[in-house]
This record gives sequence, C-alpha cells and structure tokens, in this order.
Amino acid sequence: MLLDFHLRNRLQSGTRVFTLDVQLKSQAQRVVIAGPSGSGKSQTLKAIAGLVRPQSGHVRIDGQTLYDAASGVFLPPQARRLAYVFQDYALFAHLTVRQNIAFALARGWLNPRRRARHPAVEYWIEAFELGALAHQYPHELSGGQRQRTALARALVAEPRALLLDEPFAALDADLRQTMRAELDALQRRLQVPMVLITHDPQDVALFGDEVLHLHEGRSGRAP
Ligand SMILES: Nc1ncnc2c1ncn2[C@@H]1O[C@H](COP(=O)(O)OP(=O)(O)OP(=O)(O)O)[C@@H](O)[C@H]1O
Repeated sequence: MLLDFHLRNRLQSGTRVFTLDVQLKSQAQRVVIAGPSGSGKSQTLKAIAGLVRPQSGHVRIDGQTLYDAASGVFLPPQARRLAYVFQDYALFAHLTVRQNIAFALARGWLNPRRRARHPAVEYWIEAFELGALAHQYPHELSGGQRQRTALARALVAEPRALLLDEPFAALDADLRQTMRAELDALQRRLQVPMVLITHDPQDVALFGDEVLHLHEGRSGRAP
C-alpha cells in the first residue's frame, strides 16, 4: 500500500486548542502510529478514514485521492473502502455475531435477517472459529471473541486496508498476547495492509514496518 497523507486540523474546546499537523508517505504493509495519550493518534486515523474532515491537507492511497483540501475532494467513509475497527469494537448489541458481520454487507436501512446466510459471512465465521457463537449477542462473548467478530465484520467487505484503533487495549494481558499473535498471522496470510495505532511498545515492535511517532499533534519518523 502506498499511503500518503498530510493532515492539518485545529480542535478547540473552550480555551484549549489542539493542533494536529502530521504527515507520512510510506509503502509499508504495516504502519504503526504511536504516541502517548492525547498526542493525536485517533484524530489521525479518523481523518484517514474520513470520519473527521481536517482543515487542510490530503490523503492518498495507492494513488487514489480520498481527501484533498486544495481541490475540494472529500470521499465519505463508505467510499474509501477502508475498514475501521474501533477500540471497543463497536458491535451492535441487538444483533447476533452473524448479523454483526453481515451488517458490513448490508445495503439500505434494514438489519441483516437473523436466519440469512451469505457465503462471505459464513467464510469469516469459519475462519475466526465463530461458528458455535454465531447466534450469540455481543454481551454473551468474551473480549477475544468480540474482537474476532469485529475483525470479521471489517474483513467481510474486502477493504483495501484495515485501520485499527488500539486493537488490544480492551483485553487482559494474556489474551492480548494471543490476539496479537493472531492478528500478526492473519495479516501475513491475507496480506491486507493495515494502519494500527497504539502506545504499547510491543505492538510497535511487532507491527511497525513503518512507525510514525506523534507528540502533541506533530509527527516524526522512528529514529
Ligand atoms: N472534538 C474535539 N474537540 C476538541 N478537542 C478534541 C476533540 N477531539 C479530540 N480532541 C483533543 O485532541 C487531542 C488528540 O486526541 P486523540 O483522541 O487523537 O488522542 P490519542 O493520541 O488517540 O489519545 P489516546 O491514546 O488517549 O486515545 C486531545 O488532546 C483531545 O483532547
């Protein structure tokens, strides 16, 4: 993946102003955005995804312009073909595992039907060993199972890249090791490019083919 972005944004709440000014041009398959709490990691990932619109700059992936302030281009998130996996996984509480995964393929306003079967959904249920849990609801799942469901939902729509917001933060230490190894193996098998944000040095070591370090909204490369 050729990821090329420069994002400038100014966020104000009351008298406090946060200025984001980050840039990267990388061909790495696995990009890590690292930095302490409040350094601008989520704002950067959301701007790549199109969930926030920066004041200026650009986002290009593999030569396609997703955002360019100068020429007024701003593709909405659904047109970017990027899958965003939220820190808390953002599963729908009233939908089963199967329906949550199928939701990524849903068109229009209706939720996927409980009994509906779609080959791509069944493929990912199988791949993540969620078959026995497919009829369960998110509150009936463990943290790791919830994460697998969120990853399956992200992958079913065949995104060009996965955007992962602190994917292991909600897991306890043991599970974190397991899921880290799972994601590592999955990424190698599928060769799906990913951008992962973290403040955990172990994530940086494992996934950081390219590391963008953020500090108070500014970026710098790994030394
Ligand atoms: N809507 C907003 N209005 C004003 N300031 C905001 C807004 N959203 C975020 N900020 C500020 O922007 C800064 C960067 O936030 P961001 O969520 O990107 O940090 P982060 O590096 O992802 O932190 P964490 O690791 O804690 O999730 C923070 O100081 C935050 O308070």
